[in-house]
Amino acid sequence: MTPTTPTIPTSPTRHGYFGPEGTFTQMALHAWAPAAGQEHVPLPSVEAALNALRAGEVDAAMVPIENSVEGGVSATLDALASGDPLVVVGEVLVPITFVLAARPGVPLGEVRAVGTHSHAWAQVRGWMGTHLPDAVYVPTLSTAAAAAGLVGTDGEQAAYQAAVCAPVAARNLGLEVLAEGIGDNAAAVTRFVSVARPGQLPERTGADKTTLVLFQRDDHAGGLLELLEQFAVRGINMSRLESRPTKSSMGDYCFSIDIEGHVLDERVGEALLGLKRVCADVRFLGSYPAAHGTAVRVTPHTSDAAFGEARAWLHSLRGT
Ligand SMILES: O=C(O)C(=O)Cc1ccccc1
Repeated sequence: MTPTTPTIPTSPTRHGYFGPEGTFTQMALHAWAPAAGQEHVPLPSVEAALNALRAGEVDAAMVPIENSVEGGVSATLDALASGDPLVVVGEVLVPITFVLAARPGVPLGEVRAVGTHSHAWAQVRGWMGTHLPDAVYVPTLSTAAAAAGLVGTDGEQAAYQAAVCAPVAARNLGLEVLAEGIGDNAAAVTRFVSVARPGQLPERTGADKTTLVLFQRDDHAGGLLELLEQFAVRGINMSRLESRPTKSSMGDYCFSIDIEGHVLDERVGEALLGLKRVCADVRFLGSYPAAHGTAVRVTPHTSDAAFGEARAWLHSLRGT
């Protein structure tokens, strides 16, 4: 699978990304925004990238949001669900392949600790269990930071002898690849999103997604059903649903949701009106072209035309 490149709604001049150079997020940014003259700005974490965007230091930020093996990227979901509002303006899917890299001359037998990002570690556990069952895991900010830690220690020893990273990170730093294709799932894909400050709404393409965070009014029987029926009765398919703690009190959760469709679609607009009535808060995190590019299937009675006809009928009854 090769990365998919949807249309770019704007061409920000400074596009931040979860770096440093050699992260999977940088690969996503290369696939997403090949615009000439654009500056790519590495930032050391998801939080740093989104804070730089909120502070106006960059015009957009590329961050991972979902992995086909590990699920949602909590750092991104939480940073988007709170703080100054941001919107997703596009998504890109990147196939993920991991290598185990070390300084030249260090054999596999000398590896007692392995550095990498937590999401990468979760995806190579099976390989590690078979080949390095006693290796200690050392968490690093990113896979590329783990690789850089092996060479950038000014003569000091890193806390680990090998890193799990992208092949490009190992190559850039002159590291030796001890093993390749070490991911437990060869078909692993990560979804990355380009995020901007509010005010940008990518055009409707017919193959769009909308991302929302829903906060319930109170905890009651059928509460989640009440939210989901807003989509069901309007023929809206959901492509992701996750609950995340709001962090305000124990047991208090919000729902991070992706639906098929654009806020300019009548059925999505109507669902948002319904949600606004029943939820304590609705955070709109953007409508943007889906990376797969396949048109959303719309049943005849939930098309824009059907909503328009129904509204015209109501107006005629009211004499408005
Ligand atoms: O650390 C990286 O390289 C990232 O871009 C985050 C990440 C880590 C593991 C899988 C996908 C993305």
